[in-house]
Amino acid sequence: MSEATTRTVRGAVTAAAARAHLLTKVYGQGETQVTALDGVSVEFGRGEYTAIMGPSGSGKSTLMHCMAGLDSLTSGSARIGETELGSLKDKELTRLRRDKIGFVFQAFNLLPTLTAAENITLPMDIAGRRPDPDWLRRVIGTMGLADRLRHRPSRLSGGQQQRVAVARALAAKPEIIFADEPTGNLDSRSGAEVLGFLRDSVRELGQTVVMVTHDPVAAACADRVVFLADGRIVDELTDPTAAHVLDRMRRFDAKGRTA
Ligand SMILES: Nc1ncnc2c1ncn2[C@@H]1O[C@H](COP(=O)(O)OP(=O)(O)OP(=O)(O)O)[C@@H](O)[C@H]1O
Repeated sequence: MSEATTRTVRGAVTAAAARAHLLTKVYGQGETQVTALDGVSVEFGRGEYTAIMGPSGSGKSTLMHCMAGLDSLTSGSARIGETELGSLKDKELTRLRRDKIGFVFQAFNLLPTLTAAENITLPMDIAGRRPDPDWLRRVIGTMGLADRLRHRPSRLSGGQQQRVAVARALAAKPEIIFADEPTGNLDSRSGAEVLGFLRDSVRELGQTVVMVTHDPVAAACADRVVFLADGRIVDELTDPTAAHVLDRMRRFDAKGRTA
Protein backbone atom coordinates (compact mmCIF):
# COMPACT_ATOMS: atom_id res chain seq x y z
CA MET A 1 0.00 0.00 0.00
CA SER A 2 1.41 3.38 -0.91
CA GLU A 3 1.89 6.10 1.66
CA ALA A 4 -1.10 7.95 0.23
CA THR A 5 -3.61 5.12 0.74
CA THR A 6 -3.50 4.67 4.45
CA ARG A 7 -6.49 6.60 5.76
CA THR A 8 -9.63 4.80 6.69
CA VAL A 9 -12.99 6.44 6.12
CA ARG A 10 -16.00 4.62 7.57
CA GLY A 11 -14.07 1.34 7.36
CA ALA A 12 -12.91 1.73 3.74
CA VAL A 13 -9.31 2.29 2.72
CA THR A 14 -9.13 5.39 0.58
CA ALA A 15 -6.46 7.58 -0.95
CA ALA A 16 -5.85 10.92 0.71
CA ALA A 17 -7.45 13.76 -1.23
CA ALA A 18 -5.00 16.18 0.34
CA ARG A 19 -2.23 16.13 2.90
CA ALA A 20 0.28 18.31 4.60
CA HIS A 21 3.63 17.14 5.95
CA LEU A 22 5.48 19.27 8.48
CA LEU A 23 3.85 22.34 7.00
CA THR A 24 5.28 25.55 8.43
CA LYS A 25 4.16 29.06 7.55
CA VAL A 26 5.92 32.12 8.92
CA TYR A 27 4.65 35.62 8.13
CA GLY A 28 6.88 38.69 8.36
CA GLN A 29 10.43 39.06 9.60
CA GLY A 30 12.34 40.03 12.70
CA GLU A 31 10.24 41.40 15.55
CA THR A 32 7.00 41.23 13.59
CA GLN A 33 7.51 37.58 12.63
CA VAL A 34 4.50 35.29 13.27
CA THR A 35 4.63 31.50 13.02
CA ALA A 36 1.07 30.83 11.83
CA LEU A 37 1.68 27.10 11.24
CA ASP A 38 4.34 25.15 13.09
CA GLY A 39 5.04 21.75 11.48
CA VAL A 40 1.48 20.60 10.75
CA SER A 41 1.06 17.07 9.36
CA VAL A 42 -2.48 16.06 8.45
CA GLU A 43 -4.36 13.98 5.88
CA PHE A 44 -7.81 14.53 4.46
CA GLY A 45 -9.19 11.18 3.26
CA ARG A 46 -11.19 10.97 0.06
CA GLY A 47 -14.92 11.11 0.75
CA GLU A 48 -14.29 12.41 4.24
CA TYR A 49 -15.77 15.50 5.87
CA THR A 50 -13.30 17.23 8.21
CA ALA A 51 -13.90 20.26 10.40
CA ILE A 52 -10.98 22.41 11.53
CA MET A 53 -11.47 24.21 14.83
CA GLY A 54 -9.34 26.25 17.19
CA PRO A 55 -9.13 29.64 18.85
CA SER A 56 -8.87 32.84 16.83
CA GLY A 57 -5.35 33.15 15.40
CA SER A 58 -4.58 29.42 15.77
CA GLY A 59 -3.86 29.05 12.04
CA LYS A 60 -7.08 27.56 10.64
CA SER A 61 -7.41 29.88 7.63
CA THR A 62 -3.67 29.75 6.99
CA LEU A 63 -3.78 25.94 6.88
CA MET A 64 -6.67 26.04 4.45
CA HIS A 65 -5.01 28.66 2.24
CA CYS A 66 -1.70 26.77 2.14
CA MET A 67 -3.45 23.46 1.36
CA ALA A 68 -5.49 25.12 -1.40
CA GLY A 69 -2.48 26.71 -3.08
CA LEU A 70 -3.66 30.24 -2.21
CA ASP A 71 -0.60 30.94 -0.06
CA SER A 72 3.02 29.73 -0.24
CA LEU A 73 4.64 27.51 2.40
CA THR A 74 7.73 28.50 4.37
CA SER A 75 8.74 24.82 4.67
CA GLY A 76 7.25 21.34 4.54
CA SER A 77 4.89 20.09 1.88
CA ALA A 78 1.25 20.23 0.82
CA ARG A 79 -0.32 17.89 -1.69
CA ILE A 80 -3.61 17.72 -3.51
CA GLY A 81 -3.96 14.07 -4.52
CA GLU A 82 -0.45 13.13 -5.61
CA THR A 83 0.47 16.64 -6.74
CA GLU A 84 3.02 18.47 -4.63
CA LEU A 85 1.96 22.14 -4.67
CA GLY A 86 5.51 23.43 -4.19
CA SER A 87 6.58 21.80 -7.45
CA LEU A 88 4.09 23.79 -9.55
CA LYS A 89 4.67 26.99 -11.50
CA ASP A 90 2.11 29.80 -11.06
CA LYS A 91 0.11 28.84 -14.14
CA GLU A 92 0.00 25.17 -13.13
CA LEU A 93 -1.13 26.15 -9.65
CA THR A 94 -3.92 28.30 -11.11
CA ARG A 95 -5.04 25.37 -13.25
CA LEU A 96 -4.93 22.98 -10.29
CA ARG A 97 -7.05 25.35 -8.18
CA ARG A 98 -9.52 25.71 -11.02
CA ASP A 99 -9.80 22.02 -11.86
CA LYS A 100 -9.26 20.21 -8.56
CA ILE A 101 -10.36 22.52 -5.78
CA GLY A 102 -13.74 23.99 -4.90
CA PHE A 103 -14.04 26.96 -2.56
CA VAL A 104 -16.90 28.10 -0.37
CA PHE A 105 -16.42 31.27 1.65
CA GLN A 106 -18.37 33.05 4.37
CA ALA A 107 -19.40 35.69 1.80
CA PHE A 108 -21.27 33.86 -0.94
CA ASN A 109 -19.44 35.72 -3.75
CA LEU A 110 -22.19 35.26 -6.31
CA LEU A 111 -22.48 37.59 -9.29
CA PRO A 112 -25.71 39.59 -8.84
CA THR A 113 -26.48 39.94 -12.54
CA LEU A 114 -26.34 36.19 -13.23
CA THR A 115 -29.01 33.61 -12.45
CA ALA A 116 -28.34 30.79 -10.00
CA ALA A 117 -27.71 28.42 -12.92
CA GLU A 118 -25.26 30.84 -14.54
CA ASN A 119 -23.44 31.39 -11.24
CA ILE A 120 -23.08 27.62 -10.75
CA THR A 121 -21.43 27.06 -14.14
CA LEU A 122 -19.49 30.36 -14.28
CA PRO A 123 -16.05 28.97 -13.31
CA MET A 124 -16.38 26.21 -15.91
CA ASP A 125 -17.65 28.68 -18.53
CA ILE A 126 -14.62 30.89 -17.90
CA ALA A 127 -12.34 27.85 -18.21
CA GLY A 128 -14.06 26.87 -21.47
CA ARG A 129 -15.16 23.55 -20.03
CA ARG A 130 -18.58 22.00 -20.48
CA PRO A 131 -20.13 20.69 -17.28
CA ASP A 132 -21.11 17.02 -17.27
CA PRO A 133 -24.94 17.37 -17.53
CA ASP A 134 -25.75 14.28 -15.43
CA TRP A 135 -23.38 15.38 -12.68
CA LEU A 136 -24.75 18.92 -12.76
CA ARG A 137 -28.31 17.62 -12.43
CA ARG A 138 -27.29 15.51 -9.41
CA VAL A 139 -25.49 18.43 -7.79
CA ILE A 140 -28.48 20.75 -8.31
CA GLY A 141 -30.85 18.07 -7.00
CA THR A 142 -28.66 17.32 -3.98
CA MET A 143 -28.48 21.04 -3.17
CA GLY A 144 -32.27 21.36 -3.52
CA LEU A 145 -31.98 24.09 -6.16
CA ALA A 146 -33.95 22.66 -9.09
CA ASP A 147 -36.76 25.23 -8.75
CA ARG A 148 -34.44 28.18 -8.09
CA LEU A 149 -32.18 28.04 -11.13
CA ARG A 150 -33.59 31.07 -12.96
CA HIS A 151 -33.51 33.29 -9.89
CA ARG A 152 -30.92 36.00 -9.41
CA PRO A 153 -29.14 36.01 -6.00
CA SER A 154 -31.23 38.98 -4.75
CA ARG A 155 -34.33 36.78 -4.99
CA LEU A 156 -32.77 33.96 -2.96
CA SER A 157 -32.45 33.63 0.82
CA GLY A 158 -28.99 33.61 2.40
CA GLY A 159 -29.16 29.83 2.80
CA GLN A 160 -30.18 29.37 -0.83
CA GLN A 161 -27.39 31.67 -1.99
CA GLN A 162 -24.85 29.64 -0.03
CA ARG A 163 -26.28 26.44 -1.54
CA VAL A 164 -25.67 27.99 -4.98
CA ALA A 165 -22.09 28.69 -3.88
CA VAL A 166 -21.70 25.06 -2.76
CA ALA A 167 -23.17 23.83 -6.07
CA ARG A 168 -20.71 26.10 -7.92
CA ALA A 169 -17.85 24.54 -5.93
CA LEU A 170 -19.13 21.04 -6.72
CA ALA A 171 -19.88 21.59 -10.42
CA ALA A 172 -16.37 20.83 -11.69
CA LYS A 173 -16.15 17.59 -9.61
CA PRO A 174 -13.23 18.90 -7.58
CA GLU A 175 -10.87 16.63 -5.72
CA ILE A 176 -11.62 18.56 -2.55
CA ILE A 177 -13.78 21.44 -1.31
CA PHE A 178 -12.38 23.94 1.18
CA ALA A 179 -15.07 25.84 3.06
CA ASP A 180 -14.07 28.77 5.30
CA GLU A 181 -16.85 29.38 7.82
CA PRO A 182 -19.56 28.66 5.24
CA THR A 183 -22.36 29.27 7.74
CA GLY A 184 -20.82 32.38 9.32
CA ASN A 185 -23.27 34.75 7.60
CA LEU A 186 -26.39 32.64 8.02
CA ASP A 187 -29.04 32.41 10.70
CA SER A 188 -28.99 29.11 12.56
CA ARG A 189 -31.78 27.53 10.50
CA SER A 190 -30.22 28.37 7.10
CA GLY A 191 -26.83 27.39 8.51
CA ALA A 192 -28.16 23.98 9.49
CA GLU A 193 -29.67 23.60 6.04
CA VAL A 194 -26.37 24.38 4.27
CA LEU A 195 -24.49 22.01 6.61
CA GLY A 196 -27.00 19.29 5.76
CA PHE A 197 -26.42 19.85 2.04
CA LEU A 198 -22.63 19.82 2.49
CA ARG A 199 -23.05 16.55 4.41
CA ASP A 200 -25.15 15.18 1.51
CA SER A 201 -22.41 16.16 -0.95
CA VAL A 202 -20.07 13.89 1.02
CA ARG A 203 -22.54 11.01 1.55
CA GLU A 204 -24.30 11.02 -1.81
CA LEU A 205 -21.73 12.46 -4.19
CA GLY A 206 -18.56 11.14 -2.50
CA GLN A 207 -17.14 14.65 -2.18
CA THR A 208 -14.25 15.47 0.16
CA VAL A 209 -14.91 18.53 2.33
CA VAL A 210 -12.62 20.44 4.70
CA MET A 211 -14.42 23.14 6.66
CA VAL A 212 -13.13 25.77 9.06
CA THR A 213 -15.70 26.62 11.70
CA HIS A 214 -16.08 28.14 15.17
CA ASP A 215 -19.42 26.43 15.70
CA PRO A 216 -19.49 23.09 17.59
CA VAL A 217 -22.87 22.25 16.01
CA ALA A 218 -21.39 22.76 12.53
CA ALA A 219 -18.30 20.70 13.46
CA ALA A 220 -20.56 17.87 14.67
CA CYS A 221 -21.78 17.42 11.06
CA ALA A 222 -18.26 16.32 10.08
CA ASP A 223 -16.72 12.84 10.25
CA ARG A 224 -13.72 14.22 12.07
CA VAL A 225 -12.67 17.38 13.87
CA VAL A 226 -9.05 18.52 13.91
CA PHE A 227 -8.17 21.04 16.63
CA LEU A 228 -5.45 23.63 16.09
CA ALA A 229 -3.79 25.80 18.74
CA ASP A 230 -0.80 28.09 18.19
CA GLY A 231 -0.23 26.70 14.70
CA ARG A 232 -0.11 23.06 15.80
CA ILE A 233 -2.58 20.19 15.72
CA VAL A 234 -3.33 19.50 19.35
CA ASP A 235 -6.22 17.04 19.16
CA GLU A 236 -8.61 15.16 16.95
CA LEU A 237 -12.12 13.70 17.36
CA THR A 238 -13.85 11.20 15.09
CA ASP A 239 -17.65 10.95 14.79
CA PRO A 240 -17.97 14.09 16.90
CA THR A 241 -21.03 15.28 18.75
CA ALA A 242 -21.55 18.98 19.50
CA ALA A 243 -21.26 18.24 23.24
CA HIS A 244 -17.89 16.50 22.79
CA VAL A 245 -16.57 19.31 20.61
CA LEU A 246 -17.71 21.93 23.11
CA ASP A 247 -16.12 19.98 25.94
CA ARG A 248 -12.75 19.83 24.11
CA MET A 249 -12.89 23.53 23.32
CA ARG A 250 -13.62 24.40 26.95
CA ARG A 251 -10.65 22.33 28.05
CA PHE A 252 -8.34 24.16 25.61
CA ASP A 253 -9.70 27.50 26.84
CA ALA A 254 -9.08 26.51 30.46
CA LYS A 255 -5.53 25.38 29.61
CA GLY A 256 -4.91 28.66 27.76
CA ARG A 257 -5.96 30.67 30.81
CA THR A 258 -3.78 28.70 33.23
CA ALA A 259 -0.73 28.38 30.96
N1 LIG B 1 -1.01 37.81 5.74
C1 LIG B 1 -0.60 37.75 7.02
N2 LIG B 1 0.43 38.50 7.45
C2 LIG B 1 0.86 38.44 8.71
N3 LIG B 1 0.33 37.63 9.65
C3 LIG B 1 -0.70 36.87 9.30
C4 LIG B 1 -1.22 36.87 7.97
N4 LIG B 1 -2.26 35.99 7.90
C5 LIG B 1 -2.37 35.47 9.14
N5 LIG B 1 -1.44 35.99 9.97
C6 LIG B 1 -1.24 35.61 11.39
O1 LIG B 1 -1.11 34.21 11.46
C7 LIG B 1 -1.80 33.70 12.62
C8 LIG B 1 -2.86 32.69 12.18
O2 LIG B 1 -3.89 33.38 11.46
P1 LIG B 1 -5.15 32.65 10.85
O3 LIG B 1 -5.95 33.69 10.13
O4 LIG B 1 -4.72 31.46 10.09
O5 LIG B 1 -5.91 32.18 12.17
P2 LIG B 1 -7.40 31.60 12.31
O6 LIG B 1 -7.31 30.46 13.25
O7 LIG B 1 -8.00 31.36 10.97
O8 LIG B 1 -8.12 32.84 13.02
P3 LIG B 1 -9.65 33.31 13.01
O9 LIG B 1 -10.43 32.23 13.70
O10 LIG B 1 -9.64 34.58 13.82
O11 LIG B 1 -10.06 33.54 11.57
C9 LIG B 1 -2.36 34.92 13.34
O12 LIG B 1 -1.46 35.29 14.36
C10 LIG B 1 -2.43 35.98 12.26
O13 LIG B 1 -2.33 37.26 12.81
